[in-house]
Amino acid sequence: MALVAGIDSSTQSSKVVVCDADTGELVRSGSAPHPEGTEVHPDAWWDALQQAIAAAGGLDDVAAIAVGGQQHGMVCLDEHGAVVRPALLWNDTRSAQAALDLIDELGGPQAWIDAVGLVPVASFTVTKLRWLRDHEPENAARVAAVCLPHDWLTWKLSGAESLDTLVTDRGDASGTGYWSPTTGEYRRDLLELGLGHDAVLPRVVAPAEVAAHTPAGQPLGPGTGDNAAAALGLGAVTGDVIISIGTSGVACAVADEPVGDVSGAVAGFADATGRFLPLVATMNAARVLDAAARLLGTDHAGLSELALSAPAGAGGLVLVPYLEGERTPNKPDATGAVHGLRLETANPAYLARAFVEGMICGLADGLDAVRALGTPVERVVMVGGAARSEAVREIASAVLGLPVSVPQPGEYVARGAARQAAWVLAGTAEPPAWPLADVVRTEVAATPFVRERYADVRDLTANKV
Ligand SMILES: Nc1ncnc2c1ncn2[C@@H]1O[C@H](COP(=O)(O)OP(=O)(O)O)[C@@H](O)[C@H]1O
Ligand SMILES: O=C(CO)[C@@H](O)[C@H](O)COP(=O)(O)O
Repeated sequence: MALVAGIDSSTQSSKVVVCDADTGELVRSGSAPHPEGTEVHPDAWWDALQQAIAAAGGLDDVAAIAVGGQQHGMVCLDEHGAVVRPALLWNDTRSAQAALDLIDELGGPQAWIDAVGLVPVASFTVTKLRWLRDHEPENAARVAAVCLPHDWLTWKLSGAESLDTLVTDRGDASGTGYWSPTTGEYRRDLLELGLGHDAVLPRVVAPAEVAAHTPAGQPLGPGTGDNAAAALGLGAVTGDVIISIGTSGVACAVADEPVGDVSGAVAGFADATGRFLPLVATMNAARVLDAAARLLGTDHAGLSELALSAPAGAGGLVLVPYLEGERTPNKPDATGAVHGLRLETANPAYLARAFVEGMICGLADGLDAVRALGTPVERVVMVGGAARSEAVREIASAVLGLPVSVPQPGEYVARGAARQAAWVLAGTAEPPAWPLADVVRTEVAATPFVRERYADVRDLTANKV
């Protein structure tokens, strides 16, 4: 039995799965946490990855490896391959003004859609490069190469010989803001508009190409961004919408044609198979529930129980969940708010319900935006840490007004990376069929009034001081 390994270097942790290359069956796994914060030195990811690999029993016996990772993070390297400064992550909002400047300089949102299929917001790499140019010009001048978290880890696994050996894939390249999913080419003019000068960019390799080898000779897949990896790990097909509730809240779908949304809500990403991945991401998802549990002095199981003990709509109590600012809608400086507090609603159960409903309402708006572009929605598949919560599954079905399918708890980004590694190994036209075991379907009565109430108050928020 050949084994393959998949890695997910996500916002909060590194995860490694080792799977049977033919069937996808999970053989062993490991994980290790990342530091807190929206600015992280890539060495911390490398250290966590080593711990996760050790916890997974090592990778000496695997035949191929691929890396999935959080999208957009700005990893800048100097001419010797050293990291110039800690990476700014996708959820770092300091480049919000840079995003506005870039939109203006290229001639508005439509010009960006035409160029790279997205409208800049603070999450995208190109805006972080502009922030660097504007705020740390000495660091910007030292940048000889720019890559993303998964590109850097793949490069490190390959022995990190020279900047010319950096590789990436369509999926992650499409989240930079200087690569076009339509033409499959970099827009070096946009890289320069951000950074102020040209730099080495990773070679974009084909979906199942051998991208490099480890020093021990194991083939490395191209890897991809975490959401494209999840789509691959779930075997998503047309009609499936993936909802991921990790640090980010994501609604995305595989599509045969590139997508452009001039409103900026939906990013027209590419996927890891040669297709496309229209995607909406919010910044307030699992951590909103972490905060609710902390606030109520309970754990996730307790929060779920409390939320399900309150009626749908929580008696009019609504959480607007912008605890970390927000990306969709684009409100980087917004804060959260609780509306509708009355004597009857001022209790832990109603507050727990309002937190879960508010977080899901933000994602429901995202799902609407994906659907509005003509993406069919036949099945919602939910993954990410918070999919482990019964309240999240039930309330998502109620608020979205759709059945929600949840595969057995697992690391679906890492599984997607492992499936890519198996694909690279097989050298076939399509990835190996890896059937999903035990998908649980949750369907409860729709509660459209919850979204109506949320829509009434979602703009009533203060900006941070
Ligand atoms: N049972 C649960 N209910 C709600 N949230 C949970 C549960 N288990 C884990 N989480 C949360 O899920 C998050 C981690 O999910 P994950 O998808 O790994 O995030 P990321 O990919 O952003 O690193 C954490 O914020 C964690 O507290
Ligand atoms: O920015 C995006 C997608 O555009 C996020 O989805 C990141 O890719 C981080 O994902 P998680 O670590 O929260 O799963």
